[in-house]
Amino acid sequence: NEKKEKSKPLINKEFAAARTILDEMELHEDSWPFLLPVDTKQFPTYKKVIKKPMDLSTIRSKLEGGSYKTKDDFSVDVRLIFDNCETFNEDESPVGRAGHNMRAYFDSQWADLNSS
Ligand SMILES: Cn1cc(C(=O)NCCN2CCCC2)ccc1=O
Repeated sequence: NEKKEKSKPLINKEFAAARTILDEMELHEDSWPFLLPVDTKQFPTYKKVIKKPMDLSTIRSKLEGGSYKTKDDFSVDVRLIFDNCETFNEDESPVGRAGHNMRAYFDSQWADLNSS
């Protein structure tokens, strides 16, 4: 029987696409609340209220460390950042507004990637 050549998943292209979006988000002027884990010494209630903290540096480590099997797994963690932000912050606050802006930016980049 001829050996059935299993095609490699598009994981490399997906990885590159996710990395590019992450690069762009880190450079966005409204990314400052999301670059590092929320400081639970500065915000003592955060750990109690937010069950699954997430931030861009953690996503960077997971992406570079091969923790994401698909680009969609990556997007789940990105959206977690913004959902956590809405839970903990008023919409009309500096961090709350930054979260809405960054979510809109991500959604736009994500749509482009998924239409390409
Ligand atoms: C995501 N998130 C972030 C904050 C926050 O204040 N991050 C900025 C932390 N400083 C920025 C420069 C030095 C440290 C508060 C609540 C929240 O949900």
